[in-house]
Amino acid sequence: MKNIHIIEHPLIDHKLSILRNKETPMHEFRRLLDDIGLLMTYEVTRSLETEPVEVETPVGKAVCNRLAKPPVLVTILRAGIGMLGSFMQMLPESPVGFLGMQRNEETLQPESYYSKIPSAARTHPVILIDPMLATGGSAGDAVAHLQANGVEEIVFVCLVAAPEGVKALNARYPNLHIYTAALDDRLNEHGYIVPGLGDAGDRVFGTGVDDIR
Ligand SMILES: O=P(O)(O)OC[C@H]1O[C@H](OP(=O)(O)OP(=O)(O)O)[C@H](O)[C@@H]1O
Ligand SMILES: O=c1cc[nH]c(=O)[nH]1
Ligand SMILES: [Mg+2]
Repeated sequence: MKNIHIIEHPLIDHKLSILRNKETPMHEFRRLLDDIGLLMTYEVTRSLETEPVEVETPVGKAVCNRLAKPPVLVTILRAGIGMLGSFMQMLPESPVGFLGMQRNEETLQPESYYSKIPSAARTHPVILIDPMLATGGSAGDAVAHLQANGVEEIVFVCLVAAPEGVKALNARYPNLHIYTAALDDRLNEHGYIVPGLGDAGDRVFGTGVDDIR
């Protein structure tokens, strides 16, 4: 596996331990996802380009650095919405795009149902957000869609990744960098991440109580 950045921090680990718990209710799941997203933005944005800017302070002139090109945020519906707010909070100048994708439960292939990408994505770096990287089909097709629309610079951010998904993205996009809070063990026979946290979309939005173990 390559180009995988596992963001390790005691606060992230602590919050993830509560988030993964099957007893954690929806409202707390949402809040924890938001908290972890906020902590992750710090590392995910570390290599963004800056440019000098002269600022008049109340006392004198200061040469500061500002983002040369605020990134465009693109989130994969639905579960990506759970992490979007934290990135929007830290990057208030960023335009936001949406890709609607849903895995077919039998084939595990992603099906695309919506796309709205800001034109700035063609000239600015894009941060693609989805909490779960399982087989890698959804993230891979999302990258393909962005590239087909002229997007050149993409990083992918998730909360939990499976080795299968990382390898699939590595094979399809050797230069794509992947940021995650955790790299888990494997996928089960239903394509769910083990130990994972279950179905992220269902846990954020309170749908579905299927047995996925
Ligand atoms: O790596 P993959 O095997 O493609 O699986 C990951 C995808 O599955 C989940 O979405 P899901 O299809 O459940 O849609 P939802 O967010 O609407 O629940 C998740 O949010 C990813 O988009
Ligand atoms: O474990 C998984 C795999 C795909 N999608 C999820 O929400 N969870
Ligand atoms: Mg889901």
